[in-house]
Amino acid sequence: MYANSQTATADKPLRITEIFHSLQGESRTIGFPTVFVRLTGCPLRCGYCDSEYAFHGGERMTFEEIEAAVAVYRPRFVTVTGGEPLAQRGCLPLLSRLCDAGYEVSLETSGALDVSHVDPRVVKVVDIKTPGSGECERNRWQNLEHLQPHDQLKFVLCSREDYEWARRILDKHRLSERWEVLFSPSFNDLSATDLADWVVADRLPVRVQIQLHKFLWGDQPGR
Ligand SMILES: C[S@@+](CC[C@H](N)C(=O)[O-])C[C@H]1O[C@@H](n2cnc3c(N)ncnc32)[C@H](O)[C@@H]1O
Ligand SMILES: Nc1nc2[nH]cc(C(=O)O)c2c(=O)[nH]1
Ligand code: SF4
Ligand SMILES: [Mg+2]
Repeated sequence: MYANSQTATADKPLRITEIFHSLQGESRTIGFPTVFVRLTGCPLRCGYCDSEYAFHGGERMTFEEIEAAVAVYRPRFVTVTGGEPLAQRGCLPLLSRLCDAGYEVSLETSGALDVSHVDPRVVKVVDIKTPGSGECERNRWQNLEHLQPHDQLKFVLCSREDYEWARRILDKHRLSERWEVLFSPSFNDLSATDLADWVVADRLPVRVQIQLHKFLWGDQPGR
């Protein structure tokens, strides 16, 4: 019994909450059909998190099972998200295997874990957690040294205070000169219109984005 459950864990190295096909609702490929692989579990607790259902549960899967579930949709784009995908050791080999299969792979990550070993073919979308998220202390600033030009930085903003904080961080690290920077309103916390007006008024070199999938389908799992 014990030996069997050990074997099952070794054979099925990833815990998966869901694999679904939708339109990319965020980041630079917004609007493109994309398959999402949502890994279970997260060591953070952002106050606004829209994916709390991925904190627990999920199903253990092999790499082959995940690849087969993705291949059903014959996608161009695959996004690995969570939960916090990098919290599972199997995430790094999964990312490389998806690249090997020919997909354009992106990774949504909190910025709290080391990104330096992520396959360089993967586009990393790295959050910078704001004070309003409640997880600002978790930002791993060394991650900036491991970003490539194709990567993106995202601020999910809860308030005017978060906006002003983000503006200071932009200046301090010259972020917009090095990467595409996304400013996204926290759904239900900050008006997208207010955020848009502030960015226009300040001529900030950032891309304002709203979560397209919530505009289309509301806030629900698997979309
Ligand atoms: C659910 S997280 C999973 C990946 C990773 N844990 C992270 O935080 O980036 C995916 C993206 O959704 C964003 N997000 C979560 N809840 C949100 C909300 N209420 N409004 C806007 N964006 C949100 C996160 O900040 C992150 O950029
Ligand atoms: N449609 C859609 N696009 C997304 N882009 C990033 C998502 C995420 O939860 O990481 C997400 C999501 O949950 N749904
Ligand atoms: S890091 Fe991502 S998944 Fe974890 S609580 Fe924050 S938004 Fe949710
Ligand atoms: Mg989401």
